[in-house]
Amino acid sequence: MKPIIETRQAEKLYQVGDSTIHAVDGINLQVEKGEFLCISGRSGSGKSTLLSLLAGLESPTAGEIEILGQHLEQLNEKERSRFRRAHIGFVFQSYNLLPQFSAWENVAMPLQIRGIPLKERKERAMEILDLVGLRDHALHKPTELSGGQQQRIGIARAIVTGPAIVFADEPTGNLDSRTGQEVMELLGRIFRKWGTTFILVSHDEEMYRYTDREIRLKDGKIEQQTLREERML
Ligand SMILES: Nc1ncnc2c1ncn2[C@@H]1O[C@H](COP(=O)(O)OP(=O)(O)OP(=O)(O)O)[C@@H](O)[C@H]1O
Repeated sequence: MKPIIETRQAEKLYQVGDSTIHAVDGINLQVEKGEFLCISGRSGSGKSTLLSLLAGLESPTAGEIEILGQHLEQLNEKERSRFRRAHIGFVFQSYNLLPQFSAWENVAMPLQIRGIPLKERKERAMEILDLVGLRDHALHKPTELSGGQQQRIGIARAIVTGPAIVFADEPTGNLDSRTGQEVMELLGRIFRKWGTTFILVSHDEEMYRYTDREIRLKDGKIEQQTLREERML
């Protein structure tokens, strides 16, 4: 089967004054549908930049990025944004919930943007809240929820439209280790069932065991790849 994501010599350069920074430097990567991939590496190694390229948030300086058969490097910003809305979900380290809205309203936000009527989006939001174990907290505002609960709302919002791929930059970075593990287990349960592809950036080695493959970056290049089977040896 064709990979859901394929990059060929993907590159992102930044010009700062007289110097050129190779944030992502010739990455060739294939990700299968349903795979859980972790991008690791030291600070400044290019993890967030690679995630932004794969998610179509930024376009590459050179090379190809093909997702679901679509060449992202050929799209302009508006087309990339439409592509993201249709196929991609995001989970953020700091949750990025809107404080003035309740849990269910936050979850339903992507549906509202798509113009789905109130009754339908409330029903769908409640179903997803149920899935993440927070139906009882539907009317709570983000400040009335714990960090772990806020992240579960963030996850619910990311998946309410049923995206093919979910990206997460340090999704457990603000959580204690036990809550972080619970969040990863929840993501695992839902995504394995739905066949969702999941790509996360994490510094935390504890999180790698929830993934199928880790790619470690150094200076914008893939330094090492470790498969789940190899890690368990
Ligand atoms: N907008 C930008 N302009 C200039 N340089 C940038 C920009 N974004 C990133 N960089 C540089 O590109 C390199 C990779 O940055 P990136 O944020 O991808 O690293 P990272 O591995 O995610 O780091 P961290 O773990 O600290 O978040 C760094 O040297 C960084 O300074």
